[in-house]
Amino acid sequence: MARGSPFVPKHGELAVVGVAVADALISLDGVEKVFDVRRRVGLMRREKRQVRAVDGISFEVARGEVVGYIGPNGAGKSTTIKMLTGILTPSGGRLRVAGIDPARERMRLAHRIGVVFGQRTTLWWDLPLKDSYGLMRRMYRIPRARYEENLERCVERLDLAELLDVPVRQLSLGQRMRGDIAAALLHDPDVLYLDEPTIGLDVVSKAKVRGFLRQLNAELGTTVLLTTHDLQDIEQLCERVMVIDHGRLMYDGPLAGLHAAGSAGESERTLVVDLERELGPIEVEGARVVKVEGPRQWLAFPAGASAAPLVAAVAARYPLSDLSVREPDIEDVIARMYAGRG
Ligand SMILES: Nc1ncnc2c1ncn2[C@@H]1O[C@H](COP(=O)(O)OP(=O)(O)OP(=O)(O)O)[C@@H](O)[C@H]1O
Repeated sequence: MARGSPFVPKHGELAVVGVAVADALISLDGVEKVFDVRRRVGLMRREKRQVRAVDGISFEVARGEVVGYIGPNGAGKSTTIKMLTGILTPSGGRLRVAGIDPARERMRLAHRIGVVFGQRTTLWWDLPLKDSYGLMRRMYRIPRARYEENLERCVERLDLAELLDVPVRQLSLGQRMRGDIAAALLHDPDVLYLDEPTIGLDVVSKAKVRGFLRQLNAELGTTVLLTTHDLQDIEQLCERVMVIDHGRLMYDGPLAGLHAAGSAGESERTLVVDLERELGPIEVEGARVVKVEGPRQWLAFPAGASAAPLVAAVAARYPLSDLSVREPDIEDVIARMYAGRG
């Protein structure tokens, strides 16, 4: 698919269409969402205020793309996703998903989209997983053969066979998330919205979810729009990333370009060191202490470098009780992006 160069508006500049795509499955043109909020001021008075959660956003997503939609807390990501599902009606602008106006034809759209919210489940809490799926089949009127085929694929690829008879309340977070992803796909949606699909998952579950999504996109061409705070989700899944802040589109292009936009240097990883006792900032070549809190110290080092020699050097010189490596997250990248511009 041919796409133009990444769009990076300057601070405060209005976001116009960043990347023109052929065969757009999702298209937004100047979409806005304004919430009226009432706040109590003093004992008796209430103040009315408007929050511009989404402030004139335009973009297009082509069929088959996997796009990361990222930004700091409160940037407007969930509000955008809710408008794309028809849960919220835009205050202005034009929005289409598979040619459908979501707010007007929410039920028709429901057959074309799948939605997974990492923080909430769409499954029935007290029912075994397979009963939830049976209910979905009836709700979406999925033909039996298609349902069986889709269920079998999801059960096999998401490792759900052992879990089908387990009530959802007894599933671990990672198992529940895999169960939710399968539920969102039983009716063959064209587009899958994922809101923080790996939040709180362990490393193995994250890898399983990411592997499944890659395969789904490669084999069925399902379009995926993904919000996440985990940079590895983006790195491993998305060719394209959009950054939203204060309701505006700040960047639309490849992840590599985002790193370049935050040109304050290479990404850094963090070695979190738990010492046996409190010490002043420790000294190790190739890393610098960026934070000290009691016996815990945080050391930043280039993301491209191996952590092994660093770990060895710290262990040889200091009394250690634990160590872990933290990957750079979306907030770090975005912070550098702003720093680069400033
Ligand atoms: N129903 C609502 N009523 C009033 N304000 C709202 C409502 N929903 C969201 N907002 C406000 O709109 C802004 C954008 O919120 P939104 O939930 O879309 O952000 P987000 O990017 O998804 O954040 P997070 O990463 O924390 O989930 C925030 O200032 C939020 O407080």
